[in-house]
Amino acid sequence: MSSPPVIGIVGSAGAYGRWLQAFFAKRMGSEVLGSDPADPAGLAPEALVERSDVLVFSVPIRRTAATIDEYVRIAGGREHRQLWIDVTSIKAAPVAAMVRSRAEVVGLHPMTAPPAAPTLKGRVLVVCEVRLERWRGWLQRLLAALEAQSVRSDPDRHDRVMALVQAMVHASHLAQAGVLRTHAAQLGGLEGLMPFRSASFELDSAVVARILSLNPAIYEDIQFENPHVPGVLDALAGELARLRDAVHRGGDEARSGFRQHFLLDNREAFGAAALREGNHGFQRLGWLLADLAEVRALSVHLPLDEPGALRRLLHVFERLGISLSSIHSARTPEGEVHFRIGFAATCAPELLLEVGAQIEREGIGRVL
Ligand SMILES: NC(=O)c1ccc[n+]([C@@H]2O[C@H](COP(=O)([O-])OP(=O)(O)OC[C@H]3O[C@@H](n4cnc5c(N)ncnc54)[C@H](O)[C@@H]3O)[C@@H](O)[C@H]2O)c1
Ligand SMILES: O=C(O)C(=O)C[C@]1(C(=O)O)C=C[C@@H](O)C=C1
Repeated sequence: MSSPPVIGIVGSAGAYGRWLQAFFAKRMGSEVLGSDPADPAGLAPEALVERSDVLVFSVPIRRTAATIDEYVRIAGGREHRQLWIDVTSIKAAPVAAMVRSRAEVVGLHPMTAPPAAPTLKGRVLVVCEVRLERWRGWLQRLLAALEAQSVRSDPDRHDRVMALVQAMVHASHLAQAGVLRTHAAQLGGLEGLMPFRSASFELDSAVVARILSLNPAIYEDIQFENPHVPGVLDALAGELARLRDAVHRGGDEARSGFRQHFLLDNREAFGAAALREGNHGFQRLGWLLADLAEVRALSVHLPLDEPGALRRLLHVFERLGISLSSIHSARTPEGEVHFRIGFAATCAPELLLEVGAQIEREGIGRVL
């Protein structure tokens, strides 16, 4: 294919629709069109089908299959030259609907909310290749540009996996939110508990806050639209009931049952390698939380993303005799690298002001 294909996004005003629009325009050099009742610049579905080479469905989960069916009807066979993609959090129903068209078909599922970054670097992308011929090369270029860690699946396996990876995780955290709402109230609420936090509590509270901050329709549909979820919720409730019953019963027998089932059997089922890896991952997150808790910190953007830029920045601290206790970098949606540098609490605030002034005066970076 000589020039980049025209991309048509169905759901162009939504969170992922907007992210995909920027991605396809900036990273794939494509013209991007959209259709969405909430997008004033959007086209009618008929015009979108007529003018696009690739259609990307990014609409609410509960509406996706019906929306695709509607596009199959509107396209009326013209789609045989097109590639149809969806980014829905469940895969079986949307992919089955796309297969009812004559288009080539790939189901995708980014395992993240639309990131602040311009690509999916460091994130997982599930790829269900269903019907692919002429578009295979372009799909490879798309996956390379997305920079995600791609994992291949068929739609049914995807939905079974997501009943565990998403529905179970969301359900257990929403249950925690409910318990906190009732039981933490007399202890000062979450605010009253936080000074007593463990790293586990801090991480779990962050997950609860994340779920409650994002689009509620997604969390609802992940529970209600995947046929594999009820069985997983039964199993989750069953495990919790078993634990609750043992604790209510108390005594040696209940304790030994607890140790065997919840600790020893689960430990064996996880396996030594998974325990080692998971425990190490937890420790790394613990270090990160400790670094982020440092009250003395500076964030700096280095405009010259080139070898030696960081050394020049660090030289300012060396000159002023300041020891760093942590350094982390992150990339903004615009691609800017920001360094967050932490210092011991004993480091005088005036000294940090002086560091900031020198960094800016010498044109090394911008203090944020
Ligand atoms: N946001 C996430 O965290 C996330 C992560 C991975 C995958 N996804 C998937 O992305 C898809 C979109 O999610 P979102 O977060 O962008 O939701 P959203 O609610 O922000 O956007 C959906 C958009 O679809 C539009 N829409 C509804 N019906 C339409 C139709 N018939 N034609 C055109 N537009 C229509 C709505 O007006 C809205 O602007 C979902 O399938 C979701 O599962 C979302
Ligand atoms: O908060 C995030 O960034 C997410 O990972 C969101 C999350 C999830 O919780 O699993 C939610 C829905 C999407 O299908 C993908 C990922």
